[in-house]
Amino acid sequence: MKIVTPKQMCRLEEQSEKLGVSKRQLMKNAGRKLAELIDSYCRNEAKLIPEECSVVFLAGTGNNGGDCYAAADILLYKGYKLTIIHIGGLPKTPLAQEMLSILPRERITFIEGFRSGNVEAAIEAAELDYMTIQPRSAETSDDSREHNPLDDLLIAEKKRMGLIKGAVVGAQVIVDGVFGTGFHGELDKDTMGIFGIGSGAYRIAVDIPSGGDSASGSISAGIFKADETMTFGFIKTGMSQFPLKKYCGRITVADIGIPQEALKILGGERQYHRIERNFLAFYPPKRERDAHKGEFGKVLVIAGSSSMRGAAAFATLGALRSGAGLVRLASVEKCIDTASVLTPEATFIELDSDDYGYMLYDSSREPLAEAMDKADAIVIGCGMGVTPDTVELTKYVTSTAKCPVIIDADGINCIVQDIDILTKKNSDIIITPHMGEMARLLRCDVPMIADKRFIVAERYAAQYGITVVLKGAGTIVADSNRVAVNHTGNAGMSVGGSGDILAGIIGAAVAQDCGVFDGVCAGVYMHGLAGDAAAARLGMEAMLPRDIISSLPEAFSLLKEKKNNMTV
Ligand SMILES: NC(=O)C1=CN([C@@H]2O[C@H](COP(=O)(O)OP(=O)(O)OC[C@H]3O[C@@H](n4cnc5c(N)ncnc54)[C@H](OP(=O)(O)O)[C@@H]3O)[C@@H](O)[C@H]2O)[C@@H](O)CC1
Ligand SMILES: [K+]
Repeated sequence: MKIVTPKQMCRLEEQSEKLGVSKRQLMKNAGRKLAELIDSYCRNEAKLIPEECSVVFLAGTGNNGGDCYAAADILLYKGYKLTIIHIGGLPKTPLAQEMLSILPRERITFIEGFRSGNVEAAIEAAELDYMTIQPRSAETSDDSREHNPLDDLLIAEKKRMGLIKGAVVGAQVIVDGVFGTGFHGELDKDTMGIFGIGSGAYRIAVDIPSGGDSASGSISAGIFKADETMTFGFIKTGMSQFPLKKYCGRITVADIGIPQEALKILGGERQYHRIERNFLAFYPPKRERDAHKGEFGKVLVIAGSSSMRGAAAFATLGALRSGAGLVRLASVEKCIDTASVLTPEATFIELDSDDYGYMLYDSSREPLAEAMDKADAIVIGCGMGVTPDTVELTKYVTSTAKCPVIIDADGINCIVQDIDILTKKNSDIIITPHMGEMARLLRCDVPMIADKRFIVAERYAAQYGITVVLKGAGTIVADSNRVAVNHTGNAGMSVGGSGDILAGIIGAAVAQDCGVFDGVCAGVYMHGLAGDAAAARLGMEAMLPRDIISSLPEAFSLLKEKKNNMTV
């Protein structure tokens, strides 16, 4: 499924206008879809007739608010009780102003959800008064008090707040049209306060939850928490990332009539996708009845050390359980002893180790050179340790391999030691960092990159001409032209060993001639799908990485069964 950045969305809207579908029409369409959603919720889920349903629109000053007015125009004539609370001011865009102007004012309750300048001044003055004037004596009668016009303003302000609270608390549906793609910075306290009330109602966000950054997925404190988000045209990139994703609830994509032809305007730039089953039509490759093992790719795994034996076994098993025809593990003796019990289907190349159980470089070159020549994909790094020898080994592999190389875990830590590993490459390179490893590569802290995941993955991929798999909830796969986001997987997979399996699965997909970017996407998706199957069977707390491997058969069945079933 295609997703877009907010900037791309703006350009699509502009292009749509040029192709004859005006922004006004787009907003009308957005309003109609929103009204349909609200109507469907009230009738079908809440089982209420419109006359029993109070719908409160929180409408901001931009076009996100305009969508609310367009929806209100439709719902009004169906009989819904409508309240529109203007948040932050009256509409400022001509389109939103137009949509508001056509609403019959007498049939909708309008509330100013913002303080007028006078009230701000009154509150300031009252605070000053409180601080500087002595308290009145108890004997002073009410009548003898001097009438203060500021008091009137404060009483009116209290009343206004009461109206807002009453409307929101009594609503069956609260619609957040405060900010859409135009949001930046932080939410103000008043808006946060309003978002915090009305817990019993169904909460629908228009386009994105207000307070969310639709490009990156970062959020402002007090963001609107939606049960459902109706987004227009396409899912925005930020909605695929945490923490924003958590606040979207169920995501519905509404077609608002942007002409297909408008997409051509994005042709020359980076394309964004969400990895879907139907996106993976090529995966797994078809197996003819007379096929033999040589046709399904040979994966060479260079991994493990005497203190991290499981990592090598997991990567090897991940590749074997994902359809690779032949998998060879090159490692130190102790690691091979363990792996050969766990994965007797693999073949092994024993490499010399140092006194601490890590692979040596010089003596490994010759046996590796022969194995590399035969490989269709190489996985290097899982549990390998970071020593001068493993750094040299990683550099040697990337500079001489003729097939794609997947660099994982300690392989990435080796790059941190020597960036030449990425500059002297001889073939396609895929790196699979989690946020900590990515921060190490960029020599910064995790929080510095946490809300810039797209930018970080895209720029690193473009800078080195590689494919970056930035792991975490909503894993991002980026090369120089494309970005794909994954949505399978769960928190039960956040445990040591899970990443080693992913490296093996990707190795198998790439070795099976699925293409580098597409193969990586397939691997990432399958890894998450197997994790989801394991979590469904065992629960997120109890599942182990080995359960991801044992759930791969189920994941492949699911993939085959439901290839055309799109889920959002
Ligand atoms: N274009 C189209 O054809 C269509 C658009 N559609 C809809 O339009 C939405 C985008 O509309 P939009 O561009 O008007 O931006 P929106 O998010 O409504 O608000 C911007 C306003 O908020 C303000 N503001 C921002 N942050 C703030 C803060 N922290 N605190 C306070 N104020 C803040 C900001 O101020 P400024 O940046 O000017 O300082 C500006 O005044 C989109 O999401 C979709 O719902 C659909 O109808 C389909 C057709
Ligand atoms: K919104």
